Amino acid sequence: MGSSGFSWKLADHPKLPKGKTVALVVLDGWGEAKADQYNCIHIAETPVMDSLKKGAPEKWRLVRAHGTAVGLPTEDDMGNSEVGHNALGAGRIFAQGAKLVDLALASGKIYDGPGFNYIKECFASGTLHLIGLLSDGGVHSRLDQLQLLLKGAGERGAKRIRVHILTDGRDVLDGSSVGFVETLENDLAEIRAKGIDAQIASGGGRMYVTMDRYENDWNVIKRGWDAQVLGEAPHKFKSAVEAVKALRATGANDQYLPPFVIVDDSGKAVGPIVDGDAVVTFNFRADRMVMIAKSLEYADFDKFDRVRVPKIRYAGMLQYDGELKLPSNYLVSPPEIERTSGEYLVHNGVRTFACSETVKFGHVTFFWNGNRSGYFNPEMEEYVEIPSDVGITFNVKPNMKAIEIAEKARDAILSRKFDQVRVNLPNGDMVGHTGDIEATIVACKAADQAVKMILDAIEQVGGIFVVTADHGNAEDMVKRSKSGQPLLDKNGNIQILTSHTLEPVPIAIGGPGLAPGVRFRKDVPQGGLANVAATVMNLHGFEAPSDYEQTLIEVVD
Ligand SMILES: O=C(O)[C@H](O)COP(=O)(O)O
Ligand SMILES: [Mn+2]
Ligand SMILES: [Mn+2]
Repeated sequence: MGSSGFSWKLADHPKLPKGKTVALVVLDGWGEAKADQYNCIHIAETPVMDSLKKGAPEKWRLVRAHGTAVGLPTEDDMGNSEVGHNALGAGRIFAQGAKLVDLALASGKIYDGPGFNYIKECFASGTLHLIGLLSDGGVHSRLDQLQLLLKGAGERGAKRIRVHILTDGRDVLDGSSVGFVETLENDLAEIRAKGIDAQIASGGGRMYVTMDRYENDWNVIKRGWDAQVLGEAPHKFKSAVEAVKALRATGANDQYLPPFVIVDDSGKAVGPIVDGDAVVTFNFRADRMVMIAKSLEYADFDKFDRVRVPKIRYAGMLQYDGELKLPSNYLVSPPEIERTSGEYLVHNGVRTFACSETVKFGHVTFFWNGNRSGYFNPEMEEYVEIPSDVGITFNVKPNMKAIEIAEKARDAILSRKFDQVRVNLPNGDMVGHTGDIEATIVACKAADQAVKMILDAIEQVGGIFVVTADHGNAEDMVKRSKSGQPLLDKNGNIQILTSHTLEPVPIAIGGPGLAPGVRFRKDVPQGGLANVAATVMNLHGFEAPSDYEQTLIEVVD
């Protein structure tokens, strides 16, 4: 025990043994919803997940994965991978970025902090650039926060503002980009009426421009850099509304709009980033901002040719990576997610293996560990990343790398070198986001097959499994009325839901190593993802720290 009285040592669980291999499977985007034709999990052949459900209520139950259960501002906020994996790994509910930014804007404290003061230095002679996702999805950013920030910056001396938009269609309906751009244009017109030179300068679809993650494809960041910093893009328009409408008319959807720049009457880009400017990336969520943050902040950078590296003052809405301290300047302090279950378990001798493919690799490592990259103890941990397919939308290959992930997990389990083998299976989520129902059904089947491989390996070593999910997605692919009826668009077609949902997610426990008498308690009906960490610690033979959310299991004699 240190001088502060803190100790990493976990108490022994009074009834549960140590030394069992525990497989922890997170099905990304796998919620529980009404069984109809838009529920791809229901339609797909998923015999393994179906059989686990038969273990209810003792070995299968639902947990909350959205809203306040995962630290989001309201119960209308759907879950997402960041908050879901943070809760799963940390065992407690932290007020998340969305909420912290809301509070900082409402109190005005955002303008008193070191981050805002740092960028403010540029307001007298430079331009303030705001780069981020333009929607009200609430997963990575929110339009109302951008609106408040624009107003606040204008009131505090910003004279020239350029907004570099990324269209969404993934956390919100495809096609909604036009309305968001129109709203922003109206706001900017009001700001201009106050004598501030404010305009949209560039744009592009989030999946094609800027918002890549986990270094899957640096070309995505480069496209953004060229448009935002260099003022160069294959498409040039006089207005952003015109740009989005014209590019959509070519068949591109909101997620994949090609990059464009806004030009003046002489054809010159209206807002490249130059020496003396300030830049803010206004997304609060971390994963898809780390790469652009590196490109804007690092002097030593070899991921693509930046051509021109302006001397700017750059701040993130939040600090996106606590370990890398990236970016160095930020407007709002991120939640301090410390003492995660991963760190505790490593300190208590639990050897851990974690694996996913690139697009979700950081979910079971970085997010799981409280937005911290790297190992706690490389002697005790091994993290394996399987390269994702690059340059395709995942409906083209809906099996993704599920089987490869399961093979790695199987080998790790059978090697008996690890006590915890943790994976994320991305299919339901990544294919669900494409809005392609047929492909999502295939994706769900693939994920189920991967679960089977992992459960079979657990069977062989006498281990324990925990199968759960981080939030819903594939279980509902249609936008619905309040009464649950599918909504039609003006042409009479159903409105495809590409986003996550508000649904709860399943959690199942089992395996030959599960001590007799272990079952889900009945007195945690509101249990959520944050209750899973204590549960897993118990299955490793430990009591959870007293400030963790309570365990979901009990042992009856
Ligand atoms: O970033 C994304 O892909 C979506 O906005 C949210 O999906 P995720 O939370 O499952 O990553
Ligand atoms: Mn997810
Ligand atoms: Mn998702």
